[in-house]
Amino acid sequence: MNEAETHLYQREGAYIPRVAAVHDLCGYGKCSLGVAIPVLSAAGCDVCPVPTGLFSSHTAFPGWYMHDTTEILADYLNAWKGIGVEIDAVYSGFLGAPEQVDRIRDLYAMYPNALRVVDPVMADHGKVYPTYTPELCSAMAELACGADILTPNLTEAAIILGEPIGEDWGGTDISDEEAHRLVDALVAKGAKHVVLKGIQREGESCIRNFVGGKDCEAFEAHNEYLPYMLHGTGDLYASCLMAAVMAGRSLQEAVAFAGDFVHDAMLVSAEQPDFKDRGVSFEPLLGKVCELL
Ligand SMILES: Nc1ncnc2c1ncn2[C@@H]1O[C@H](COP(=O)(O)OP(=O)(O)O)[C@@H](O)[C@H]1O
Ligand SMILES: Cc1ncc(COP(=O)(O)O)c(C=O)c1O
Repeated sequence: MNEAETHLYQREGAYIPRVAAVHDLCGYGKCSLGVAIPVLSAAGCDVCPVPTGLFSSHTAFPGWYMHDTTEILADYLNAWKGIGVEIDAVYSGFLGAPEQVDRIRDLYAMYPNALRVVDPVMADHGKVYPTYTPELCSAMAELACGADILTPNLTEAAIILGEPIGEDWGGTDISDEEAHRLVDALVAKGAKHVVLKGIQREGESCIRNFVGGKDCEAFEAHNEYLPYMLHGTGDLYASCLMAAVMAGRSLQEAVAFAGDFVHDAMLVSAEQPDFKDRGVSFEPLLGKVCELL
């Protein structure tokens, strides 16, 4: 083991860790729980879903239907308390309402030793997602500051830090110094480790992910940039990162694994019909996740 690498979860023998996955469920368009459940299961985790909403499809399709589950979540989690469910990690992503952040805090209180992984899904390329109100963005920003591992893209990092987005957003072409500044600023706000996603420099044909944080050697991994975008790749990235961490890999290894896996899944996706709409396809690659163990 490289001393400079950061391990946040020690996998013990045959033990199957249990992960509470707090994400939405999408009927069509692979993303969120549809990604987290298979990926983490392939990494030998027992995934316990906490659905934040039920969607007919991801929100890039016109005419999606959403059922907000906020009302049921307190009873849902209380019932877990009643039967003594044990949880080793809380992994949250897409949320439906600011009150859902309170339910995630309830989970933190119920499982104070669980690893806290926050994918602060809110926005991309300078734009906030259509279901995210300003109240939900500020609640998500607060949650982000309590994460053991925080995985923002650059727009989400700006929102959490209260820096401008929209017309004034700086884009994905950021220097190493700027990546360090953003990570340091997020750590100063309370996040322990930060994986900054999707750095793309002008004139380069690669996409970079950068990790840094508390007692963590800064590390950057890069992959070939593919000239299309798919929905669900952010969820797939965070789920693969989490899968590798829960398999006992270092954060640095996890950052590299997740970038490689998403790249390969994007190639698999491009061979499918309607590939730009269907969400990311990765099913034939799940064996690579099993190999983490
Ligand atoms: N076009 C692409 N080519 C190669 N890798 C990509 C591409 N788009 C996304 N990825 C990989 O997936 C990660 C997550 O990206 P993205 O889906 O844009 O996240 P988010 O939805 O959170 O903004 C990136 O940091 C990168 O590793
Ligand atoms: C309902 C829903 N969940 C999750 C996501 C997150 O997708 P991504 O992984 O591309 O950030 C989206 C984005 O379209 C969505 O519409």
